[in-house]
Amino acid sequence: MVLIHFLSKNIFRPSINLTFRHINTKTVTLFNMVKYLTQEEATNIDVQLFNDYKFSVDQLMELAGLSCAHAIAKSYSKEQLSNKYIIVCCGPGNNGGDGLVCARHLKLFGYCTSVYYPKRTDKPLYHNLTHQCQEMNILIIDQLPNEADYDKYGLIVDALFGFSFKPPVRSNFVPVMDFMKCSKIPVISIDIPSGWDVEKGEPEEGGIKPEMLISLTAPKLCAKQFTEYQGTECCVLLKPN
Ligand SMILES: NC(=O)C1=CN([C@@H]2O[C@H](COP(=O)(O)OP(=O)(O)OC[C@H]3O[C@@H](n4cnc5c(N)ncnc54)[C@H](OP(=O)(O)O)[C@@H]3O)[C@@H](O)[C@H]2O)[C@H](O)CC1
Repeated sequence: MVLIHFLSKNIFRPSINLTFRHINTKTVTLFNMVKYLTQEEATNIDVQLFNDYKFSVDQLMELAGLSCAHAIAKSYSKEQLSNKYIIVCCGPGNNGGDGLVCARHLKLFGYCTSVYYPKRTDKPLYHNLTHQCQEMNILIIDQLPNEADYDKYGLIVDALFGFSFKPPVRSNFVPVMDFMKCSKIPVISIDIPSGWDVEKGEPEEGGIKPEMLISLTAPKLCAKQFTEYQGTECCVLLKPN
């Protein structure tokens, strides 16, 4: 799934676009309208949003996290998850911040939500986002679930790394990457599937295989490995071809 904020000719146009990955099926692009961003272009758009359009990071993060929560709720109903937990894995950058916001809104929507946040960022915004999660009784776990507990979880939200990720994954994040790779719980990635090269996609040695990707601003080149929807509906569930 993709949340798009097109920035073109000074027009700031928000819309939503969705991508799903169907493992073992061919990647299908329905239209050729979408612009896939390089890593540098994605960074530059963010800089433009902050410097030229005077958005604050809190504003953009709240929009991003809320949009992700909406997209997830639309695609995975509470009934479908039958009281299983959604575990949101948050990284040290803004992608992790999107995850914390997303967790808060998922909880507000009535989902059982927990957060795994192994490397907390020592900045007021992140302290506040973490505090808000705690105040909303979102379970913040310090340990990854044991295999015996996997069936308590219905979904993993991957908010570890976004468009600033540079491979390879450093050793302190290997356990959470392995958890997302091996647990068989469906993974939803925010903006970039963590561990993937932002432009080249899944690493040759094999990476996480998210069931759904939520791109922010516009899809990055790695999203070409997903089936894509580019209509005008804000949020649409695509069926496998
Ligand atoms: N455009 C929008 O609408 C918005 C998008 N947002 C989200 O922000 C991310 C990009 O955030 P950014 O903070 O620039 O970066 P990341 O979250 O991708 O990650 C940076 C942190 O990750 C560490 N890192 C990088 N590579 C590795 C690695 N190989 N192993 C371990 N750790 C890694 C990096 O560490 P450094 O020591 O290198 O600094 C950072 O700590 C975007 O994708 C969206 O999700 C915003 O919310 C704004 C709105």
